[in-house]
Amino acid sequence: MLDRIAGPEDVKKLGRREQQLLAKEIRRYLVSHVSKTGGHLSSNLGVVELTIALHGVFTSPADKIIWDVGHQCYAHKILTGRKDRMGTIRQFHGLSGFPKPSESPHDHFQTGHSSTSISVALGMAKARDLRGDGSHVVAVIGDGALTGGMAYEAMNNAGQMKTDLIVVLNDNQMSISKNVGGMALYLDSIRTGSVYRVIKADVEKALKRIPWVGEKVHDLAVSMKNGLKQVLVPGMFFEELGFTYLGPVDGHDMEQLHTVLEQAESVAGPVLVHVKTVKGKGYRHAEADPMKYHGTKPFEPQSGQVPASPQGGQGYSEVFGRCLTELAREDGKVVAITAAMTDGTGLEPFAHAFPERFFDVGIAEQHGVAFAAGLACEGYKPVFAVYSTFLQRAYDQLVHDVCIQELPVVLAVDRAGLVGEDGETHQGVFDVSFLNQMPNMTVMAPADGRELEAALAFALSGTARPKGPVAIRYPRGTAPFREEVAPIVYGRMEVLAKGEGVALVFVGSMMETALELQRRLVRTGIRPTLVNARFIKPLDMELLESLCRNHHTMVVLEENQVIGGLGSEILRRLNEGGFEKTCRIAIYGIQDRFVEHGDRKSLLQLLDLDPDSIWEDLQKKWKVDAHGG
Ligand SMILES: Cc1ncc(C[n+]2csc(CCOP(=O)(O)OP(=O)(O)O)c2C)c(N)n1
Ligand SMILES: CC(=O)[C@@H](O)[C@H](O)COP(=O)(O)O
Ligand SMILES: [Mg+2]
Repeated sequence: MLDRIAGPEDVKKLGRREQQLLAKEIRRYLVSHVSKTGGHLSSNLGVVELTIALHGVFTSPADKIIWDVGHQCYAHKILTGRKDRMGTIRQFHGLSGFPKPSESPHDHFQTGHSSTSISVALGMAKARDLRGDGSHVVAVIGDGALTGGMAYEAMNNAGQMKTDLIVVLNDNQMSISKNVGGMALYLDSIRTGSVYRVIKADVEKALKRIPWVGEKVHDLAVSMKNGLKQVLVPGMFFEELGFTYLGPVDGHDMEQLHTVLEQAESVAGPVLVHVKTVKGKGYRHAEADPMKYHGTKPFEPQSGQVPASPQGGQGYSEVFGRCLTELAREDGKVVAITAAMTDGTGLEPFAHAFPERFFDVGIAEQHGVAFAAGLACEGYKPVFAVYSTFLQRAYDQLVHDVCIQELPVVLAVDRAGLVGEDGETHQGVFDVSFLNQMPNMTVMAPADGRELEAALAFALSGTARPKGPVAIRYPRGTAPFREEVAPIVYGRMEVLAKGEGVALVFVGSMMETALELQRRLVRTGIRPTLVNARFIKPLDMELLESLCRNHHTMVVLEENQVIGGLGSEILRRLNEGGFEKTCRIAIYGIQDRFVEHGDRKSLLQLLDLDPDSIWEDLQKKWKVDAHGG
């Protein structure tokens, strides 16, 4: 079947039985490829029939399918001419793991972050109305993504606009972990979609047929409709918002899917199609443990075994989760918050040990920050563990709800720096710049696992400042562990080696690169000073000024945008004191660009942030050699 599909037009040519066979083949294809490349397996397995049905009913690319988050678009890629490149998915220069308009005319919007699809689709639908063509716009959103506030803002707006818009709700009762919240409970309570509509149609028809009084009674019944609906209609919440609700239907039944999507196509105004699916469908290991294969590393397809990381050791998230759980044992005021990332942020042990002090707020980072602010106001010590990229969502809440009021919220900023295979939408390369701008914010960047533990204890001890938030940023992946780290003193950098000529100042994950540059400098006869920044804000001006007095070159290494990063801030502050005249400052970070997907090594090379590129630049541009600059 798969070989017969060059594009979505070929899907339309298939009968239902053939489409079912196609679904089977796609599943096999997905497991075979994702087991080699890694990727978002469970979510993709769950939407195979839905994707086939969408392409069977709608005409892409004239009709637009907007995938929320976009992590479930692999079958869509397979059906839209990218089947043969699936082996490259998420690899450097390969297919993206998310929809990407530069990759295909069938991808209309780039995504990666959650809960944007209804807004975007509504915008496109409005543009279609203004243009006056008859195309369809379909947003496909998961039940997890429906915990994000933007989805409600969009539905609220769509209900009023009455624009033709189809929202397909893919309800598998799972976010990455079990879905949470009142909406999840509500969706669960909706059992069948057909009863009300059948009753309504039958009753209306029958009433109208009664001579003399029929019309009047019908009108009365219509005026009572809302009352009747409250009792009988499924999806009343959506109906009240102005959507026509259709469903729920079995999202693995091709016939039901076609029927409901065709129905949706003919409904005027916004319509919500509720589809029930099974996350991980068709691959027994993923069905049994959908979370394990939500975003998986390569694995052995027969056994489902995911090999342990070759470096061994603990990941930063794991170190964080374990340490926070220990600290919470000693301090009953410590509470933990996640925005649907319990597993990714390492909070499982905490959730297990202290269920009453653990809060999964759903995919709602803005709410997560404001919720933490409320807890802090009442004397609790909230720790919000959040990926750097998702914290971007809560910029205003950080400023307005936390920083202005100097609330002691701790932000555990995970996945800070390059994250690799997820690409542009997920690289954590902005947090230093946006956190740096916020008055009252303390920003720390531990260089290893031991320092992360120390930073966390320090932040929760309340000695950072009398009050105020502390952000601790740390990268994705395995945490190195030094034998010991110097005790943390507020606002003080850690000098690892005293030298002369060149000072290497690095942020967190750039320690390895800094050590390599140190080795190379030593080989050329320079014994550099090596400094672990540790505090990005406030800056250790005393140390930085003394480095300027004793060194001709300061090299700043960071995995963040150079704009607003540590280097630019050091430069600005030293410039104020006239120090730039005595010491040149070379800044190595991410230039003003987005960073695509790929493995970390390739990305560092792409960005000229690997030791070889920095070394070459130091020699060529900065003429760093044994005789000075
Ligand atoms: C703003 C934001 N926060 C967190 C995430 C991480 N994330 C990616 S997928 C996902 C779960 C989505 O669940 P759902 O929409 O139901 O899709 P499913 O995987 O169940 O198909 C989460 C939390 C994200 N992509 N964006
Ligand atoms: C799609 C999404 O946003 C998450 O699933 C993300 O890919 C998780 O990243 P990690 O693999 O780093 O936890
Ligand atoms: Mg889901």
